Amino acid sequence: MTIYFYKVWQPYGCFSNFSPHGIHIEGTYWPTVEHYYQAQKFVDSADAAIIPLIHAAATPEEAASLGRCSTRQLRRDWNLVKTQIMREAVLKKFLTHADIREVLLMTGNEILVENSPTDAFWGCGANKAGQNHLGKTLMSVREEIRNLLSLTVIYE
Ligand SMILES: Nc1nc(O)c(N)c(N[C@@H]2O[C@H](COP(=O)(O)O)[C@@H](O)[C@H]2O)n1
Repeated sequence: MTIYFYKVWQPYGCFSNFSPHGIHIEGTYWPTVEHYYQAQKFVDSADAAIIPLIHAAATPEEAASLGRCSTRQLRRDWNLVKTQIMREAVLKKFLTHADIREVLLMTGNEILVENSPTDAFWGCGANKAGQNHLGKTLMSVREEIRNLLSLTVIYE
């Protein structure tokens, strides 16, 4: 059975990057994965001054809106690094929060799909045939956490 998720208040909403699960990365606390992801678009770019504003955004929706402003200049390597940046943040989220880690592990080997009607890169898009990179990231993180836990059991 494929598990679809999208909005935070829907089933499996904790898989959304907009869910209220903060992360510490390199000494900075980010209120959601979405805040962190949107801010990384501008690291070392001419528009890096937007980073503190994204960090301070009251909601992930506001952070996304700031990060999606088409007149700002993204870092040059964004398309090369964005999936790795997302994976690091999503892994940190599920290592940090035991309750949602359990929800992720309980999905077993089910396919996870971000059911976004507007995003055919991170989600499946309106026609359900999109690339689903967020779902793939979650499945890869699930596998990594499973491996980490099995090592812990072996060495305890
Ligand atoms: N919950 C939720 N609401 C939305 O409105 C969304 N668009 C998403 N998808 C997430 O948006 C991020 C991609 O942003 P960019 O298009 O690269 O600016 C990414 O976190 C998707 O998972 N989710």
